[in-house]
Amino acid sequence: MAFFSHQVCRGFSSSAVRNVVIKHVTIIGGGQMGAGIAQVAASTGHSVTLVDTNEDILKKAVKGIEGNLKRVVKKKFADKPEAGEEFIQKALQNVSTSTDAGSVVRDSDLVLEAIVENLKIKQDLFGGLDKLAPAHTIFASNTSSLPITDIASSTNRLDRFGGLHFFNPVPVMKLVEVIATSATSQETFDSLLNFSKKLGKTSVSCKDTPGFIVNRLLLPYIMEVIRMYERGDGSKEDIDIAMKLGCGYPMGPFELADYVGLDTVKFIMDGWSAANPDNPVFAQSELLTKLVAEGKLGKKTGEGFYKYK
Ligand SMILES: C[C@H](O)CC(=O)SCCNC(=O)CCNC(=O)[C@H](O)C(C)(C)COP(=O)(O)OP(=O)(O)OC[C@H]1O[C@@H](n2cnc3c(N)ncnc32)[C@H](O)[C@@H]1OP(=O)(O)O
Ligand SMILES: NC(=O)c1ccc[n+]([C@@H]2O[C@H](COP(=O)([O-])OP(=O)(O)OC[C@H]3O[C@@H](n4cnc5c(N)ncnc54)[C@H](O)[C@@H]3O)[C@@H](O)[C@H]2O)c1
Repeated sequence: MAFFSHQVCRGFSSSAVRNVVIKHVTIIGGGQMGAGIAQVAASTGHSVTLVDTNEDILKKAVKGIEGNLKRVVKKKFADKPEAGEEFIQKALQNVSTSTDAGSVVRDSDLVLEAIVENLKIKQDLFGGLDKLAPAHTIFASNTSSLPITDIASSTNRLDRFGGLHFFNPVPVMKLVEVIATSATSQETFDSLLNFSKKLGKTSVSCKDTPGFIVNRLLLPYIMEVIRMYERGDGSKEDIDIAMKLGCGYPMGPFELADYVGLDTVKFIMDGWSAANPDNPVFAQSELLTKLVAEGKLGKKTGEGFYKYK
């Protein structure tokens, strides 16, 4: 249960809202990230509603969650298949789906957005939901690169708005970046930290700076690698092998870019290069632009730098 019941909370001013214990979560966007976050939240006892634009995407997301739960169980319950099956069923029972975010946020302690990396679309979403969600509900974005302050500006709950940046694949990656803007209340920040902890993640606290910690370092690396390949300084296969064996990274940079999604990589870099046109670190890549224009978005579409079919 939330710290305050929804009915009580609705009539309260924001200043009366204290630490919200997050139990009911609405996750908007059932793609790679939203489905992964839903899986982890549901397996740690939260009730989750996953929202996307159509039923087919939601069906695919739930099927993916079921498949990935089986991978978790194989390891976690290796000698106890019955307990493993129970774990899967319990987690799945905690997940429901909807194509109507407006109707489901009324029961949410947290609305976490993982939709396309586009400021206007995220602002429109949160601006609309702000009028429908109870006063105590915390809003958070999983954005990779957009200022949380700008996304939150479409709402009237600046004190109850923060960033929760997960990493792909969510069930495996142990980190969550928790982002507070200058307006995020301490209570909201603490609730987001506690939620991350309940999911079994390690959190780091981030300022609302572009790319927070990880992506501000990771994206320039990926872009420099693409430029290196464009210059003909190495094949993508050799560059990937070099970074895996030379640095001990689990994936080479081209494999990783395909895994993240080339559209997401491009959305991030488009925003940063527009804001910093003179900074060569954020310069555009012709090859990346071409692949995205061709719909070669990486693993999720079957082809990016590499082919996956
Ligand atoms: C851009 C954004 O804003 C920020 C980002 O997210 S940046 C991206 C960050 N992510 C990374 O850097 C990922 C780097 N890659 C990796 O860590 C690894 O390659 C990987 C975990 C993805 C896959 O590992 P790999 O050993 O190649 O494959 P695989 O054997 O299939 O998986 C390893 C384990 O993870 C499990 N696993 C992988 N994906 C999973 C999923 N989606 N759900 C549950 N379990 C999963 C597997 O079952 C396996 O478990 P086991 O060790 O018990 O057998
Ligand atoms: N891919 C990554 O490695 C990664 C890691 C961390 C954060 N992120 C961020 O997470 C967000 C989602 O990334 P992803 O990789 O899951 O993308 P994705 O393309 O796999 O999924 C996005 C989903 O959002 C849905 N969607 C779009 N607009 C919507 C709307 N208005 N209402 C409901 N659903 C909507 C789409 O139908 C799609 O299913 C982005 O902001 C991205 O920057 C991505």
